[in-house]
Amino acid sequence: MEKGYFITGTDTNVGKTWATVALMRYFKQQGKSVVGMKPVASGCFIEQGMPRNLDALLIQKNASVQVSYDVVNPYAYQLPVAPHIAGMKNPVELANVLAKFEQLKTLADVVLVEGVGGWYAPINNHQDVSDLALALGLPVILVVAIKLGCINHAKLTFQAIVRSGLVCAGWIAVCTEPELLCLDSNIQTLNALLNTPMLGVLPFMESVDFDILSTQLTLC
Ligand SMILES: Nc1ncnc2c1ncn2[C@@H]1O[C@H](COP(=O)(O)OP(=O)(O)OP(=O)(O)O)[C@@H](O)[C@H]1O
Ligand SMILES: C[C@H](N)[C@H](N)CCCCCC(=O)O
Ligand SMILES: [Mg+2]
Repeated sequence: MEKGYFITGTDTNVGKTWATVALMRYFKQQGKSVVGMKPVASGCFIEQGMPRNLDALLIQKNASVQVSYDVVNPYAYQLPVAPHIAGMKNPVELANVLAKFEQLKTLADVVLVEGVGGWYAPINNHQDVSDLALALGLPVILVVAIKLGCINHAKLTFQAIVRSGLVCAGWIAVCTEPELLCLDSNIQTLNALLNTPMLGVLPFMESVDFDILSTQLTLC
């Protein structure tokens, strides 16, 4: 692995997966091989008796090489609730996640890891997403869904990332709503408040095209 990033967001449902897949396409267009991971997922359907999560499947599908599902997503919980509740019977063990991550690192130039929920979402009864990111030791990309309330959430999350001792490599604006009053001013405000580069603005897409989204991203 040359590069790896941990993708977090201001909340659940803010565009982390879409941004992660757009980043995977971006790196592929740069001639890099990419794999991804969604170590902890809650909200799964059952396929041939096994729990499967849509984020993890999308990340698996967009990898440059074939990776088995349990490496991409070692913790797949059926209930769409906080992981420490959904995973009560099989709680997340970071050592297991790290072992899978080590496997992925040998497979590609770039490894992207999507978190679950926001920065302090619990992953088990004593650890949260920040502990997961810290254990992986990756620079963090912050995804912000541009909507009313996002300035507060983005500032809080950015401060928390920095306080965790990790580098924030940049932030991505995702337009998850078809129309937002004063979109540009919101983005300008976030840019002024977040002391990290903006990596791109992903436009609202009624029907997603990850290649189009990837053209909106720039990472040094
Ligand atoms: N660029 C976009 N244009 C339109 N809708 C979008 C865009 N990005 C995200 N969305 C909408 O927001 C939803 C949530 O996006 P996404 O699944 O990437 O969020 P998430 O932060 O990964 O959520 P989770 O916490 O469940 O992992 C998508 O299903 C889609 O409906
Ligand atoms: C079900 C959802 N889409 C995510 N997989 C889980 C989000 C957990 C959020 C926990 C919390 O912070 O309250
Ligand atoms: Mg997701």
